[in-house]
Amino acid sequence: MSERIVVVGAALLDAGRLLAARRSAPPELAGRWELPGGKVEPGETPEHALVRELREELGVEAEALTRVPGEWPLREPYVLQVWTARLHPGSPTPKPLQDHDELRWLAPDEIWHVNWLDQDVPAVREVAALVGHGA
Ligand SMILES: Nc1nc2c([nH]c(=O)n2[C@H]2C[C@H](O)[C@@H](COP(=O)(O)OP(=O)(O)OP(=O)(O)O)O2)c(=O)[nH]1
Repeated sequence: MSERIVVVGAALLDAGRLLAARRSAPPELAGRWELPGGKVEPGETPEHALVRELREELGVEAEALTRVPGEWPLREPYVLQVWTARLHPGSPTPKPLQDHDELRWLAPDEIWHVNWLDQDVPAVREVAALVGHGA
């Protein structure tokens, strides 16, 4: 059996809004919305991977806050784990530098206005419950 590899997703929150990112690749995922993040590298903590991925993908300085309970299967061997996160004061605003072509800050009543990746829906539901976004 192959080892599972953790993909860390950031529930990046700012003023009660959640950041959603639209993937630009690969073709089977393009156009669908996800939590920004990526694969945890060998020897790296998920929290560190989250900070690194947000820097690379969005050009922001951020920190991981708390783990959202749960773990969601992606295409084998990947599993999705999610942390809430916040921007550091003075961080640049997020830009879709890599992997994404559009970003949206979703207010609580907008959380289901984007077409989340199917495999992200249970994770987003959990985030919504945790942070009081309307489910
Ligand atoms: N970041 C992220 N990836 C997700 C989510 N849902 C989901 O199925 N995925 C998939 C897409 C990719 O196949 C994989 C993560 O790959 P990635 O391309 O974001 O990660 P990465 O930056 O480390 O990738 P790489 O280009 O270095 O290989 O997990 C999600 O909410 N966030």
